[in-house]
Amino acid sequence: MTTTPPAAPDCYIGLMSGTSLDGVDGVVAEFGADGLAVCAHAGAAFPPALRAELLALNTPAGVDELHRASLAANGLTRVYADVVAQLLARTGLDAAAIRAIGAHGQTVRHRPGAFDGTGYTMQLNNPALLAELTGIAVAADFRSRDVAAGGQGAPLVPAFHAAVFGRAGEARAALNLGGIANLSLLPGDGTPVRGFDCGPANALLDHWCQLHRGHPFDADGAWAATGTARASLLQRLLAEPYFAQPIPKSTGRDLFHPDWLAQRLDDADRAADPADVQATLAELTARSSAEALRTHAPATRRLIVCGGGAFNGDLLRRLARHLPGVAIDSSADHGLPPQQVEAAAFAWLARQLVNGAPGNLPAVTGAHGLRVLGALYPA
Ligand SMILES: Nc1ncnc2c1ncn2[C@@H]1O[C@H](COP(=O)(O)OP(=O)(O)OP(=O)(O)O)[C@@H](O)[C@H]1O
Ligand SMILES: CC(=O)N[C@H]1[C@@H]2OC[C@@H](O2)[C@@H](O)[C@@H]1O[C@H](C)C(=O)O
Repeated sequence: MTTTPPAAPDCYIGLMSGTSLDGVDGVVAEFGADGLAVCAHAGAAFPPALRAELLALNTPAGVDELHRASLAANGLTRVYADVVAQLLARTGLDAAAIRAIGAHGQTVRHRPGAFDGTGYTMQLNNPALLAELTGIAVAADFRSRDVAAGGQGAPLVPAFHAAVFGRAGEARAALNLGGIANLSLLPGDGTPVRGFDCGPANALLDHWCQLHRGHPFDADGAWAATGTARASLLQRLLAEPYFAQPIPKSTGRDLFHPDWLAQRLDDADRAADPADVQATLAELTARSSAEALRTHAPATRRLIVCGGGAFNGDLLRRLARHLPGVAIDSSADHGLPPQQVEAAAFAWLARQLVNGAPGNLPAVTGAHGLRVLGALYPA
């Protein structure tokens, strides 16, 4: 009798540093017959100087941006390499056991379809350096090919959300509350998965909290919960045309930046208790996300929340108020803790690239067709 040796594990690392600019989340994901299992999670905050530089590079200004962007990419890559080292130490795996790292990079500009009709999306990253520092193949630049094919290049996670959170026969949705909020609509009836960015989430909440409280974020939304949303300010914020724009659509800090907010504050808002503005910003995220769900997928009865905003009790209570009849779950209830979802999605995207399989969903991004996303830097 012959026995077949067990297949080598199909392990990938996913690294995400998103628009909230809080740092890097990484996972080791193993893909097997039963789907994906996260074997380890590790995170690292950005050193303050690197965070400040990455944030500054989001806004066109300053001197010698090319030089600064290149050095910031190197700095980011060193944080990525630290997270990879932590992950290997935690799992006891060596570099050779990882097929590839999916490294998102740091988005500093996102203007698909703009200017010349193609536009661009730019993630600072140095995948060659990461391959050099880790000895592992690196998959990177996942968004550009979709943009070149006429798509938004974002969001890319809906296909992954569908794989892990979708359920045949139940209309579900997944909401990522990162710096930006994005929604994946998972109809469960064989019709296509859709998805889009609904608007700002923690990017503006964090900014206002840092400005007035000196804290990088409002833990559990406790400060916002002490305030009262300002109705007229909320109306001014909701009048932003992006919210009513048809899908496909994506956005970022290019639009929802601190000046966007400052330009919409009147004298009374500036004189008000800053907690009331924080409450208004929380209400803005809750209202715009709930409205997006009601408009595009009114049959949805279960919303699965992920991203750091899933730890914001105040935000979740506001969301629940705007979505009566919809069960709101943490992604942890569905097997994947909120801070691991995007990193796991980039492990999945790296695997798609290695396997020559598409990563985008044209019904989401508006691309002309399915495309294999990213470029591979060998180990
Ligand atoms: N305990 C908490 N209470 C409230 N908010 C929290 C908590 N923990 C994290 N957050 C928020 O979550 C943010 C980080 O979320 P996350 O890492 O999902 O965003 P990101 O991946 O950077 O953004 P994006 O998904 O837009 O790319 C923090 O900046 C903070 O605002
Ligand atoms: C250009 C870019 O970095 N977009 C991010 C951002 O952060 C949330 C939202 O905006 C989403 O569209 C996307 O990230 C996730 C990972 C995505 O592509 O699905």
